[in-house]
Amino acid sequence: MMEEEVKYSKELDVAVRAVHMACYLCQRVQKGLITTSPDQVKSKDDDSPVTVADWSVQATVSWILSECFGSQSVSIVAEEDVQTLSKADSAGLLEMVITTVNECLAIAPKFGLKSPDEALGASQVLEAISRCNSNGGPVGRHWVLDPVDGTLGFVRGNQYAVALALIDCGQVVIGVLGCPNYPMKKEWLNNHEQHERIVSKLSSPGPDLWEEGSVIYTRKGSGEAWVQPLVHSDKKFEWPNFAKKVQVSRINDPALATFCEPVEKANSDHSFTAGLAHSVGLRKQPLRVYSMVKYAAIAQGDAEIFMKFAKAGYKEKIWDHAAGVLIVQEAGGVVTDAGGRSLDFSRGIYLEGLDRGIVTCSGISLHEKIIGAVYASWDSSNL
Ligand SMILES: Nc1ncnc2c1ncn2[C@@H]1O[C@H](COP(=O)(O)OS(=O)(=O)O)[C@@H](OP(=O)(O)O)[C@H]1O
Ligand SMILES: [Mg+2]
Ligand SMILES: [Mg+2]
Ligand SMILES: [Mg+2]
Repeated sequence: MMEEEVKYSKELDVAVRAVHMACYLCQRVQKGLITTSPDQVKSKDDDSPVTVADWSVQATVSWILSECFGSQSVSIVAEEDVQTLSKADSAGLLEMVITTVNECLAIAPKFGLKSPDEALGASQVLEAISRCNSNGGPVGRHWVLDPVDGTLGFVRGNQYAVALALIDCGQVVIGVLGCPNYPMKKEWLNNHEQHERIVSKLSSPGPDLWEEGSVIYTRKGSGEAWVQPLVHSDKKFEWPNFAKKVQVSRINDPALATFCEPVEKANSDHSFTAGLAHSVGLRKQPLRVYSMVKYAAIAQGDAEIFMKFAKAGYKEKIWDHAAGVLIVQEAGGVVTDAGGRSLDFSRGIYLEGLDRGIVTCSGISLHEKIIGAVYASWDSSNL
């Protein structure tokens, strides 16, 4: 097929470039955070952290999407707002965000995108952040952005992701996940000791091994997902970047399967998933990983299962899942709620109607076993 006939090809192209830029931004901020300035981290009303990187990525991606697709017509659903940043005592923080955004936009040409003619000022940066206030929904096109997913992992120097998706008529049609601390499989793995290496790759950062992050992306219906290494400032990889096709694992024996879940108990019920794991015969210790890197790990065949069971009453947000779900599905995996139904991205900022939790598997046979175990054990759980 000719390139211009492929639907969403410009959108995917811009989204991948924007996420590469966002990863570059995050890596710079994360390095600074770890060594110098803990005051760059603020607490939100729900006590979750937000940083200079969250706001800066949101402003940068919003600015790029508006430039490429028109600020009048582009609709963006994203996590952050400008409340904290606009407070009188946040002047220093806002200043850091403005500097970070401008430093990042200055390298846009390296990714084949346009820089602003002049550096953005406070009002333009705030405007770019607050423009992402769409509520999504079933009609039209909406970009969905989690500027930093797994902010806790980010501030702890561990895994995090930049997630960008496009929803069209209620369906996720493009998914892009930037994983700055998740190296490409082929460059990392020898065929021996595979599991141990994956465990250490995902859970214990070591400075030399973490340089290479990756960006993984897909388009609905393509049946393919692709991963690219990040473009480094030392010019090891020049844009245009190469990409490798990824696929889910073929393992369907529970005894050999690896399952991932959130790090924090507060975000997912670890004892409930331990019960499920036991009843379907999973033998390995759970791999606890921050952020949507869990979806990336399933899509690339580094793990077979990802389960998240939040506390009753917590409503999952679309930006925490949209990109990852499509990437796993196109790479050959299965994602549903705990009742076996597909996730519904058409009903605003929440995954309305989600039945209990999310179950992501590399294949249908593992998936059926887990859904069966949820069904069998639900009554005895204490969620
Ligand atoms: N109470 C509660 N229950 C479930 N989920 C919650 C909850 N509070 C927040 N969140 C959302 O979870 C996102 C982080 O998920 P993770 O899988 O990375 O969790 S963990 O940090 O590894 O524990 C996190 O995304 P970010 O805010 O982008 O980091 C939140 O959107
Ligand atoms: Mg998130
Ligand atoms: Mg976030
Ligand atoms: Mg957050």
